[in-house]
Amino acid sequence: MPIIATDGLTMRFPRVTALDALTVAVEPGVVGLVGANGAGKSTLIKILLGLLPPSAGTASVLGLDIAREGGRIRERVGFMPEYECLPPDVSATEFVVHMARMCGLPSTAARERAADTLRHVGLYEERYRPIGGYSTGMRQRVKLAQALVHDPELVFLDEPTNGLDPAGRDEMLELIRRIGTEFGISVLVTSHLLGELERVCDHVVIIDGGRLLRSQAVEAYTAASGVLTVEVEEGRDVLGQRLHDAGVAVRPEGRFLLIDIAGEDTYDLIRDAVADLELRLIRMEQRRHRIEEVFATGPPAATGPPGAAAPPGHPPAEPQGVAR
Ligand SMILES: Nc1ncnc2c1ncn2[C@@H]1O[C@H](COP(=O)(O)OP(=O)(O)OP(=O)(O)O)[C@@H](O)[C@H]1O
Repeated sequence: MPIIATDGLTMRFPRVTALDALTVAVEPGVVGLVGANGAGKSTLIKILLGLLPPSAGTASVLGLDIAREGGRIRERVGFMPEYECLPPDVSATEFVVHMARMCGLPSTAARERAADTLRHVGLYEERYRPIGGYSTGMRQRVKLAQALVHDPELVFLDEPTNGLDPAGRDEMLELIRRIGTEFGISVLVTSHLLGELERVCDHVVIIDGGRLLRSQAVEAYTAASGVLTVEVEEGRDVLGQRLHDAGVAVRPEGRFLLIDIAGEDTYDLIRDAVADLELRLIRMEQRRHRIEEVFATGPPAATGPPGAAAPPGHPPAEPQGVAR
């Protein structure tokens, strides 16, 4: 059963159509919802929580109808909002216990769950300090803890990496991955940065101007391309020239050569040229698409191999395994 399914979902505000006939369904797992600022991500979350009635269309969350069963959806779904919503003068423990009580947990269970959740998000040591003295990263973790405290089946995380420095971003992404894998909770996480979602999501939905651009498993976005990345210790240009003379389509990129695969022969030609020139081969691997390339090209359909959608001359990507 899909965790989220929408059909013709539309949200018209007086001046803007935030969602435009959005039809999409996603299965359990860690799902990324990507779009530029104003694409309609937060609006979609509010509608899915049953907090905002759509102008048209229908949707269900965990099989529950958003129009009739909003209360039951909110019992089973956690929500980490994008905006700052924390009281500065209470501790993380007090706040998260309070949120657990609001969800209906008895006092002792609320205290135990709050302590567990704060430990999971890495705030156990600081849990008695007032939130007002916390860093942005710590405040994001408090918001995450309150979303998890009632043991939901699914959490909506709205821009959880916003405002974080690179290290804080990595830690938050790792936490999100663990929510999906170790705790078995499905996640819908929004971001305007495609690259970071590639690392933690099973599936990515891309929207633009309230419309669906793509909805696919991450592997489908990052499918192997018809290009080889070749790196030699020294002699990149000599090798490039030799391959060019042999009729191979080759172009330099940074310290690599990118080579169009014309068949099995291409691999042999490269190996032979490297041996003849007495070079040291560091890598020869099929380049994979980066998920950003798909967003840059923006095809209207939700299916089909991403390679087919990429126009010639799209920005070349680094091979997988290279630090980003
Ligand atoms: N209550 C509202 N009244 C009028 N317009 C709204 C309202 N809420 C959102 N919008 C508009 O709807 C569009 C989508 O907004 P939304 O907040 O859903 O986008 P988003 O993808 O979450 O972007 P961001 O990351 O910047 O929040 C924007 O043009 C926004 O200005």
